Amino acid sequence: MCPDQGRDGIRPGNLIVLTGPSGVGKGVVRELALARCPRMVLSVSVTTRPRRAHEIEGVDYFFRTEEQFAKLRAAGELLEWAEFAGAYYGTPRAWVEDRLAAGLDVLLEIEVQGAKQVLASHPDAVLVFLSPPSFEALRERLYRRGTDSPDKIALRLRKAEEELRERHLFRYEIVNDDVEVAAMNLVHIVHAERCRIRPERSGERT
Ligand SMILES: Nc1ncnc2c1ncn2[C@@H]1O[C@H](COP(=O)(O)OP(=O)(O)OP(=O)(O)O)[C@@H](O)[C@H]1O
Ligand SMILES: Nc1nc2c(ncn2[C@@H]2O[C@H](COP(=O)(O)O)[C@@H](O)[C@H]2O)c(=O)[nH]1
Repeated sequence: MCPDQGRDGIRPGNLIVLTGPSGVGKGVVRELALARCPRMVLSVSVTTRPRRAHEIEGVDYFFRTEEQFAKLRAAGELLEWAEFAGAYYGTPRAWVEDRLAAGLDVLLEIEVQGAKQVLASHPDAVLVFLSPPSFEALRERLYRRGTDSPDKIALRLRKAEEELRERHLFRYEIVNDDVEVAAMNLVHIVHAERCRIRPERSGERT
């Protein structure tokens, strides 16, 4: 059992970043992992992408106009942001920082450019790259999901080629062949990082 508190108060939570190409299964793996990590919460992103039929405002995303997004960016309210496949996506900074300070682990499910920004700005963050078993499997998953037009799928696959070349930048890599196994690997990482002694955070006792 890991301690939830240091002697002087609450130990801040870990910022966990799950990244990887579109369609690799980040959403599915993250749902299974969240159900097994009661001290981990999911950050809900802001996006300018049109809402899909099943998506709910404030649950899946905060859907905003480009103008509203630009204002959030300019005000420094986004912890990271990126343009991806024709839309903007970003992580609300204050919500994440409040949860971390309260001792919760916060999970960001984001694309690779944003993950690289977190790598630079939050050296303590735990970055996990989710890979497909093959490029063909990735293509098949995007088509089978049926949420994007063939043009958008082609764009996402072109982006995926670049993103897969950058997987070595991240601390962990999980191959999502079997979704249950991939989720358990993520859970193990979250638990191991929670128990890890973090001497680099000066003044904090674990
Ligand atoms: N291990 C797996 N084997 C087969 N299909 C999978 C596996 N993991 C996920 N899938 C399927 O692949 C599709 C894409 O998964 P998901 O939407 O979770 O991907 P994602 O990485 O979150 O995509 P995006 O980045 O575009 O949001 C879904 O239909 C999902 O059910
Ligand atoms: N850099 C960020 N990427 C994000 C964020 N929220 C989601 N995403 C990623 O965008 C793509 C496309 O998502 P989709 O919902 O349109 O399929 C995917 O890889 C998401 O993980 C964010 O806040 N910042």
